[in-house]
Amino acid sequence: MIIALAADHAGFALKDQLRDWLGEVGHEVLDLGTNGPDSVDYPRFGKLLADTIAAGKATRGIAVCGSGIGISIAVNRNPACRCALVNEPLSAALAREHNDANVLALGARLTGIDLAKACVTAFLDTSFAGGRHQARVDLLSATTGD
Ligand SMILES: O=C(CO)[C@H](O)[C@H](O)[C@H](O)COP(=O)(O)O
Repeated sequence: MIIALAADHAGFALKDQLRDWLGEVGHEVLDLGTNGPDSVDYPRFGKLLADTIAAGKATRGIAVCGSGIGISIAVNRNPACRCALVNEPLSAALAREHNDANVLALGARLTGIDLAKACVTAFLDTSFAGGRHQARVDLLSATTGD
C-alpha cells in the first residue's frame, strides 16, 4: 500500500515526522510536499493529494494543515476521496470501518506527534466493514446523494 502525504506550511513538520515514521515501519510513502515553512495554499496541496489518490498512484492519503479543516475540504472536493478530519484514534478507526475513508486529515496546530501516530495507526489498521455501510458509501458517490 502506497501512502501519499501532503501538507501546507502549518502542517509540513508533522507531515515530515509521519513520513519518516511510516517509512521506518515499512510503509511505502509518497511525499507531495510542501517541504518547508514558507507560506503556501492548502487547496493546492489538498488537490495534489486528491489527484494522486484519484489516479491510483496511492491507496491512502494523509493531509495536514494547521487545523486540518482547510486541507480536508480541499481533498473532499474530489469525488474519488473520502477524507476524514480526526483528532483521536477512535474517529480514525470509524472513518475506515463505517465510511471507507481513504484520506486522513490532521491538524498540526492541534494534534501532537504521539496522537497523530495513534490516529494514523488506527486508520491504517482498520478495515471497511461493508454491509449496511456499503450502500451509504455508494450514496456518497452518487451525483445527487439521494
Ligand atoms: O485551513 C486551515 C484552517 O482551516 C489551516 O489551519 C491552515 O493551515 C491555516 O489557515 C494557515 O494559516 P496561516 O495563518 O496562513 O499560517
